[in-house]
Amino acid sequence: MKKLQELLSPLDIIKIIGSDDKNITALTSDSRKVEDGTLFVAVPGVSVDGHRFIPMAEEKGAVAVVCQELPSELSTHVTYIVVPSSALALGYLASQWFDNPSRKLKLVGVTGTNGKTTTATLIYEMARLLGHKAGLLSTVCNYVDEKAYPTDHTTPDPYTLNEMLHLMVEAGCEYAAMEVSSHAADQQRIAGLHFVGGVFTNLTRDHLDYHKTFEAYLAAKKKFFDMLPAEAFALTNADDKVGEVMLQNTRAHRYTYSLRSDADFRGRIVESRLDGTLLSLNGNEVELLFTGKFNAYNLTAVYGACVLIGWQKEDVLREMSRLVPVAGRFQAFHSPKGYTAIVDYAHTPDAVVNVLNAIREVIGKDGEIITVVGAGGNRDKGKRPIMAREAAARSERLILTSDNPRFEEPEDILHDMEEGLDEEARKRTLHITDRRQAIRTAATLAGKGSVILIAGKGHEDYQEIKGVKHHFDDREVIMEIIADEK
Ligand SMILES: CC(=O)N[C@H]1[C@@H](OP(=O)(O)OP(=O)(O)OC[C@H]2O[C@@H](n3ccc(=O)[nH]c3=O)[C@H](O)[C@@H]2O)O[C@H](CO)[C@@H](O)[C@@H]1O[C@H](C)C(=O)N[C@@H](C)C(=O)N[C@H](CCC(=O)O)C(=O)O
Ligand SMILES: Nc1ncnc2c1ncn2[C@@H]1O[C@H](COP(=O)(O)OP(=O)(O)OP(=O)(O)O)[C@@H](O)[C@H]1O
Ligand SMILES: N[C@H](CCC[C@H](N)C(=O)O)C(=O)O
Ligand SMILES: [Mg+2]
Repeated sequence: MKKLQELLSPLDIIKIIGSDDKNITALTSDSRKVEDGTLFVAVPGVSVDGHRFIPMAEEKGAVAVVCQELPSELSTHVTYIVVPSSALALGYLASQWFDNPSRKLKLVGVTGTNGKTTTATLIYEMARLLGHKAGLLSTVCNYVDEKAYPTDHTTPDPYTLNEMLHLMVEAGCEYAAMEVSSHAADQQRIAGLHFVGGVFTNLTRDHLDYHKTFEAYLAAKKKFFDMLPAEAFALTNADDKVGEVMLQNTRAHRYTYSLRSDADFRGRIVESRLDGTLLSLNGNEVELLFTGKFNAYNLTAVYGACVLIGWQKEDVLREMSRLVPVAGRFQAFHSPKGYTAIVDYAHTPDAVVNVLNAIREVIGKDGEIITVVGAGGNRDKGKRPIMAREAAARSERLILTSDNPRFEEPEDILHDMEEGLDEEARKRTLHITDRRQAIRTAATLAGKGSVILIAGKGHEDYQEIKGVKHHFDDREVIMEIIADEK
């Protein structure tokens, strides 16, 4: 239970109607969860406007309502708090509700199109390797110290987010790493959080279904750096076109990392293999269990973030070799037939390019790459033909297949992808909607030394079809196929 007055203290308030001397027993922005004594926050959403549900919330026992516009009928039992932005207010309220857990942790946020999960997870892992208790909020899984909590968002809603941070504080965690998605920044899910640092990975095309333009997408990501406090660090990728723009207006201390030029944290690939990389970090050579230039970027960012957090350079460098890849990110499986299958979460054109370049660098121009890839339904359609074109340009053979079709017809998605292929590429392309069958076919075609890339679903253990998640796991499928070959 909390006093309404106390909850409202950090808010920018236009006006209050009614008493703020009340006890509040629950906080929610979902009218369906309202019970007696609740503070209901009416948030204009993407599909509906939460203001519509104010009457329902009142009927169910809400004693206070935070809104941008007053409802036409006011109840005398309810206190109305009018604010400029309910979404922003919800962030601050959720922080207050859980006693500002982000201020009791050293919280680092990671944003960018690709590499967020990898970077955030490795910062969390590094904290643990160095003997600290830590938490993680990521696309794959949330962790409070070593306890796993399932997640279905990259960045949860403000209530869940602060609840998780609160659990971390309760468990004695000192550090936390989290992904900041562009949706989350745009919808103010991170409002009110206190970060000790922010990391930018890169910006390429994704989520234009939601943000509409690349500029709006960039603005959403930049918002995160704009909110960092002056004592925080902001670490950006100097090699990315917009790396500098991200930090343009931040108050935080600015740092850079790069694989190409002089930077605060300078990475250089010394040797690249399918099972690892020898990376030089500010002149110190480190053996890594990660493959590809894109991972050299991630690990350079991780190194920078860890040093900026305040850990000793020598300790960080020593432990980097013990970091292991994140589930479904460049995960390799070796067949007795002599081919290697790589399951990777590449689901954007840029990620597809990077992963295929990483494989090509290692196996050389004469090696054979067979790529199995699809694209998600009800998501950015514009990326589909580009993903197919880039995959075809970097693979000897391409098998287009279904990803998570959601509410679209898989055939339509594959058709959109095929639009990106010219005649020559089409000749090397198969179209097998059934994902299991597509992977099987790739395994049949593969010979000694071939590499099969199974892209797009990584750690996902389901295929989402018309609102139902059916069990499906690329890693399980390839392991079964390989077991049959023995
Ligand atoms: C498009 C989008 O991002 N939607 C998110 C958004 O929901 P919304 O704005 O659509 O909510 P809404 O349904 O319009 O409802 C508006 C308000 O009315 C309330 N409501 C609604 C119905 C009702 O009966 N009563 C009621 O009070 C809702 O609780 C809400 O407060 O706010 C919700 C709460 O934070 C999110 O759960 C929801 O995520 C949806 C499920 C989603 O799929 N989001 C994806 C696209 C997403 O966020 N992805 C990113 C990562 C992407 C990536 O980089 O890979 C992520 O961070 O996970
Ligand atoms: N630094 C990087 N640059 C480009 N591509 C990358 C980078 N790191 C990872 N990738 C590719 O992107 C895929 C997703 O990586 P990761 O899960 O770390 O990113 P993410 O930003 O968390 O993605 P999401 O937004 O879906 O949560 C990987 O499987 C790999 O193919
Ligand atoms: N978090 C991302 C992941 C997409 C992964 C891909 N498998 C798909 O379903 O499109 C999204 O929701 O856009
Ligand atoms: Mg992620």
